[in-house]
Order: sequence, then C-alpha cells, then structure tokens
Amino acid sequence: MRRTLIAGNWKMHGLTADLSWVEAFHRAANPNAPCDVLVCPPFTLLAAFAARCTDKAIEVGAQDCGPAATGAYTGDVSAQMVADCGARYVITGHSERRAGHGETSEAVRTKADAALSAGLIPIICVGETLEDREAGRAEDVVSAQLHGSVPESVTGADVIVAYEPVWAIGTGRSASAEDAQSMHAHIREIWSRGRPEALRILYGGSVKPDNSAEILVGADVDGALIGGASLDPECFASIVNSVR
Ligand SMILES: O=C[C@H](O)COP(=O)(O)O
Repeated sequence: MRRTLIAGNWKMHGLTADLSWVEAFHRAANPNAPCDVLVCPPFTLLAAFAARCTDKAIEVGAQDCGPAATGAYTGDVSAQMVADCGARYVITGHSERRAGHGETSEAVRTKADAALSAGLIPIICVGETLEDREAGRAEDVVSAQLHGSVPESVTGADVIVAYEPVWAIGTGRSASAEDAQSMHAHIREIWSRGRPEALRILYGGSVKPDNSAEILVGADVDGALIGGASLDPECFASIVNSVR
C-alpha cells in the first residue's frame, strides 16, 4: 500500500522570518490526514526548518544536491550535508534545473546516486514540454528521462518519481486528472528497476486546493509536488486536508 505524499517545493522563496510557516501550517492542517507531508525549503533554511519539525509531522527535504560527497566544489551542497541538516529527501532533476542549469539525465542520475549513498530519498523529476506534448511524444520523452535519470540500483521503495509537465508548472494550467493518471500509469508500467507497485509517483504542476482532490483520485497518483501553493501555510494545509 503506497501512502500519499504531499510535498511542498518552496523554490527560491523563504527567509528566516518565514519559519513561522510551520506553526501556521499545524494550526490549519488536519493532523490525522492520511498522508505524509514534506517541505523542501531553500538550503539556507534547511537546518532551521528541520529544527522546528523534530516531531516528524512534517518531513524536510532539499531542492537539489551536488553529485560529489565532498571536495573542492565551490557553491555545491552535498547530499551528506543535506542529511546533516536533518533532511530525509532531496529533489533531483527538477525541470527548472534541467532547463536553467543544463542538467542532463545522466547528471540527475549521479545526484540521485549521491542522495541514496547519503541515506536520502531522491525525488526524481521528469516531464515533457508543451512542444513535446503537442507533437505526441510526451510518453517517449518521459520514458527517456526516467531511464536516464534513475540509478540502476534502486528498487522502487527507495526513490520517488515526480511527473511534472513543464507546461503546467507555475502556469495555473494543470494537467487533467485523466492525463496525469495516464502518464503515471505509463511510468509504473515501464518501471524496470524492481517493484513498480512500491514506487510512489507524485504529480506536480499548478496543484491548488481547488484541484488537488480531483488529481489525487488517480490510482497511480500517489501524491503531489507543489510549488506556489506550498508557500501559503493555509493553502498547503487545505491540500493536505483534501487527501482521502
Ligand atoms: O516543484 C513543484 C512544481 O514545479 C510545481 O510548481 P507549481 O505548483 O508552482 O506549478
């Protein structure tokens, strides 16, 4: 049985004054919602955010990690450093890093491997552009990203995949529940690394309180990776509260 995961990705948002988000979220969220909750703040807030979440009602993750364990890599933050901050998860291969920082699937796989070595659970992101979808190659693009980005050694229970169609990110234009379910079923079908039934697959792209319940109903939709709507604690809590 796969437990739903509601994950927030703050992207490049958040200052120390925003740490009160944690208490505001707890005031608004149903503590018995049948899901795990994860927040990925920026590196600068990781340790302080994790220190406020010691009861583990909110798990903490980073938005990226460096491929190397340690060494002369100015500006990089290793997976081991992320774990040392109290985080358990790390996002790898978000489309904003693939597009904005030239990250290839091979680079994403190296980062996911580094995350696993540090005891973290990588959330490996895949997703097609609008051009890909309109050309009818969405499944092929996602298949290629998946095969290139997922380490050989994984089983399914030790990683998470996030399907995030690029055209739905921050645009207010979410994939339909049917399109999301269809791509998630495809990802599970082609999963060749162990136990596909154990793999949690999140949907990301303009998930809000008014569409979350509909999207999460898909049999292969095991949660959501939420950008903009995770910045507001009440809004994020509404999404958590919509999990059935
Ligand atoms: O990681 C989160 C996704 O990029 C979705 O962002 P969004 O909810 O702002 O569309």
